[in-house]
Amino acid sequence: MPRYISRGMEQKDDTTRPPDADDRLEAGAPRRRYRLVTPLSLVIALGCIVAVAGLWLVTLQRVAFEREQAVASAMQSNANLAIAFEQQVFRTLKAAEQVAAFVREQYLQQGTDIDLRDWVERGVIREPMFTIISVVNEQGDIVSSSQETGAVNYSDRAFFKALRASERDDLFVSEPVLGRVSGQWRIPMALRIVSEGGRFGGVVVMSVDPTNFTDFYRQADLGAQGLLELTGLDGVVRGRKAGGQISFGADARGLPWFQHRAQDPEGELIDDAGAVDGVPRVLSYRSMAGYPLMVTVGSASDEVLAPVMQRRVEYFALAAGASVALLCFGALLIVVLARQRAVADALASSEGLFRATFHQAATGIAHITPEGRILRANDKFCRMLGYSLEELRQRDLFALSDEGEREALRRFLARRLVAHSPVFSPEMEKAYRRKDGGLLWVYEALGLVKDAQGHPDFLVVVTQDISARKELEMRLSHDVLHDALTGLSNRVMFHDRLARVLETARRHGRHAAVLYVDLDGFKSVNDQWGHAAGDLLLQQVARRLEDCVRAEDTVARLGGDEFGIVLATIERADHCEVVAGKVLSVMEQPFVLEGAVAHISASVGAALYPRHGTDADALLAQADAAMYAAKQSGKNRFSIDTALSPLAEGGVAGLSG
Ligand SMILES: Nc1nc2c(ncn2[C@@H]2O[C@H](COP(=O)(O)OP(=O)(O)OP(=O)(O)O)[C@@H](O)[C@H]2O)c(=O)[nH]1
Repeated sequence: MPRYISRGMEQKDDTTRPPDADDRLEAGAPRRRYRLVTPLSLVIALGCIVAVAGLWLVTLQRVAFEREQAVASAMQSNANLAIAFEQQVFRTLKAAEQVAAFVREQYLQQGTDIDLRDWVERGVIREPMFTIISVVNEQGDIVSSSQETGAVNYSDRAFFKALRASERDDLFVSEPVLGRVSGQWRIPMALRIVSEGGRFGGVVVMSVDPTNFTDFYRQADLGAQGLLELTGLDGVVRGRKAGGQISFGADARGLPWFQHRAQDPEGELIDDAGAVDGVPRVLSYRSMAGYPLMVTVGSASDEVLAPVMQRRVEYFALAAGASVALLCFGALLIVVLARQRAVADALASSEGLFRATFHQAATGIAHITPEGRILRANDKFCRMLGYSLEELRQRDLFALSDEGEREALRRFLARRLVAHSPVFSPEMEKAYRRKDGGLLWVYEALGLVKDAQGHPDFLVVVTQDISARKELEMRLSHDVLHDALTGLSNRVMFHDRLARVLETARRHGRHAAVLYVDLDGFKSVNDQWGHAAGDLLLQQVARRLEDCVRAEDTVARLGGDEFGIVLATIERADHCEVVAGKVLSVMEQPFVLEGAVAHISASVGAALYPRHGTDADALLAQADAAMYAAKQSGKNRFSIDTALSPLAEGGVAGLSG
């Protein structure tokens, strides 16, 4: 029967799971440092940096692209506005030229009678864009004017000089002048009068308010810092509105678009320096058809690029956020991989440790399922049981155990699997049946390994071979009860058997008997052939006595050349005499010893239960006394009731009496 041994304390649940890195660390092993700098982590870091660089490259390219798009769009828009502005200026100049031509025609027909004030009052000439229109004769004196001017001579004015010096017949647009009386800026526009004979006959001149041109700024919606400019090819600005500032007569020769126009009559450019007022602008300019003028339309770069700048902030914020996230992800990945690697290393080391412990252990180790099936076993376990690993895997722990222990093992396993009690022992002594049929005694410890859910996963069986100790124990216990020379039961065992037989006989109302056998002349065997020969004879006597009785009877050596026999059951009174007769008979047979043949006999005394006693001591004393009587009466005979048996005198004392 297996012997279960309480250890007092059962392992806690968390110690039954497989060891992990933390267990190893807790066990005092040196803590592994995470190695962050590895080729893989460098690749990850480099990858993240490249990704961040790529992200910013794309972001910057996107911003640059949108900036270019915005500038191109502004240029296109300004080019369209320049066309519109040119058309408006053109219509204004054409209208002025038509009025001037009409007045010139009337002057040539009516001469000095022409009354321009009357015409204006009557609405004959009605053009809100000019403030005054006059006819000036070839000396520069005013012939007629729409307003009272007093005696003014225009011969020193630029338009008068220019038209007098040329033969051109188109409207001369003079540079702006500041009215001496009004204090207002005006642009004189004049048409040459040719009198009879093709001579210079004076000019029709009108003063145009230059804000007629700059008002287009409002329609054009050029923003707070836009620019609108009408410039003469002579380099003098006829009218300009830059932001909120209106100016007239400025020098345009240093402006980049004026200089560009010399190569290209129309075009676009970016004025980063802010040539007019320090405000950088995106500009489009055009040369006017039919007039020595150019128009320029510009938008402030800041206003053009404001949406782009707004989006740039958003793009940069997004890129910065993505960069931080990417770098954090990379860093996290490196740390996680390093930790995983450390865990994998620890696991590999732990597995190595387990493998070394498992396969090189001096004890047998096996893993079994909760049902007892063997999953794996180390070499020692295989050698102990004499099976190969494959053969073990086809068996379970019960099939391997000695037959008498299977049920107890089954109960133990079942209790072990459900046990929560900390006092329940996981260790036991038990016997396996080896492949060669031999018995293998082991001291076995059972450890339970649970899965992640806390359910029994498998059991670890650690087995220590204690067969040698068991054999010694059994031999010692055998020796205590047996005679070392003959292997028969000794006096102690004889008493025990006799007591049991008497108990059984008492229970069942049967008869039993005790025979006391003492050899006759044994001493002479010792004396003649030596002690060893005497030992040999005693052993042969033992075998012969065993052959005289049944299996349930007991033959014992009570000491020296004395033997006892317990006859467990005697149905008839003469049964005892029959056995005694057999004993006397076998003792008379010669004993073949080493190099000699001995002849002895025996004296036999008997006691019957219950006639001669009811306990072992009484019966044995009675049998001893009877034997003594037989010995006294001449040996080689049987005695009962301390009287000589009839065998000695030719018969056996009857039991019935
Ligand atoms: N060889 C051997 N001799 C033993 C052993 N135990 C006792 N003897 C001897 O057995 C003898 C027993 O003595 P006795 O019973 O007087 O010898 P005996 O010749 O049989 O005498 P009777 O019984 O009167 O016939 C002694 O000489 C003991 O030394 C033993 O284990 N081996």
